Amino acid sequence: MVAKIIDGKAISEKMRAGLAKEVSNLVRHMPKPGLAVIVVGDDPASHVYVRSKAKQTIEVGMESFEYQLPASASEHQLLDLVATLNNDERVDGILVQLPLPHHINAEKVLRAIAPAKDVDGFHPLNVGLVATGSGGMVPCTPLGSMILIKSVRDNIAGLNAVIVGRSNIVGKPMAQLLLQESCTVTIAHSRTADLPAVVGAADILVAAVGRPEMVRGTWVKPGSVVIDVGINRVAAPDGKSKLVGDVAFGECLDRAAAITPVPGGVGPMTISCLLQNTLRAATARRA
Ligand SMILES: Nc1nc2c(c(=O)[nH]1)N[C@@H](CN(C=O)c1ccc(C(=O)N[C@@H](CCC(=O)O)C(=O)O)cc1)CN2
Ligand SMILES: [Mg+2]
Repeated sequence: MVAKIIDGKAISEKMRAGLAKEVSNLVRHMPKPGLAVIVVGDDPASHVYVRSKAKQTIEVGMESFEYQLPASASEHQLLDLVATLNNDERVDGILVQLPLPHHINAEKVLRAIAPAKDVDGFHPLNVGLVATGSGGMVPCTPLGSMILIKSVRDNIAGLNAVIVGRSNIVGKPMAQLLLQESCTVTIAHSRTADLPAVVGAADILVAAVGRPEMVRGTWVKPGSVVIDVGINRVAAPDGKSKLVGDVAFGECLDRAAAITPVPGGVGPMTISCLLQNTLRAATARRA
């Protein structure tokens, strides 16, 4: 079997083309939807992601508001900015780029975002709504991962889904989405006993553990769908660096039915889903 490589870049581009059309229709009778992104500190990767978000926001015809705070910014300053944006009529979506510097309590900041503007879906109200299947903003990476799964499998009801990783941002919400699709869901993690055996039972595997190439090809069930959420920068043989996922991609090519690459898999979907959530927030808020 030669695995189908799921092209997240192409799927995310198609999504943005659709969003751009929807936005152009919408702005005939209401102001442009607006997304505010806050980044605190100098983490180079965070700045790359925030720049991509701003560029793509503008490309689909929405308004982008970018706020860069120094690493020395206080929690109080950040909370003040969030409060201002909560009350800014031009802003439909607010995103605080993670990770935040250690002196800031990220949970407190995420709870301060108005749930209706929480386009990351990290506020406890949205977490609860998603968990109970009652709507709510769905976090972007799990949402993008689900779209990629659906691009290769129409009906996943009854399949065994294994998520490796139990983060609030990916693992836990991913489990809720797969449950809603009637999968039998297991959340495994770094301390799971006999992880290879657990992974080996997965018809759908979502790797989101943040460890470069931890999931080996021999673990993967033949014919499965493998979604690799990991983005790890590692040393390359030429002395430079390269990005790898949490799955040993090459080892899976003759076992999986379909697999996402890194880069070019889940990563690009995250930003397209953010724009989709922003459009959703704008439509709901102004209805
Ligand atoms: N508030 C949030 N913070 C963070 C999130 C998030 O969803 N909300 N997710 C990640 C970072 N992230 C978006 O913020 C993100 C990560 C990766 C990509 C992406 O397109 N990756 C490319 C590779 C890019 C590279 O060369 O480094 C790919 O996988 O092809 C987009 C967005 C943490 N913080
Ligand atoms: Mg902290």
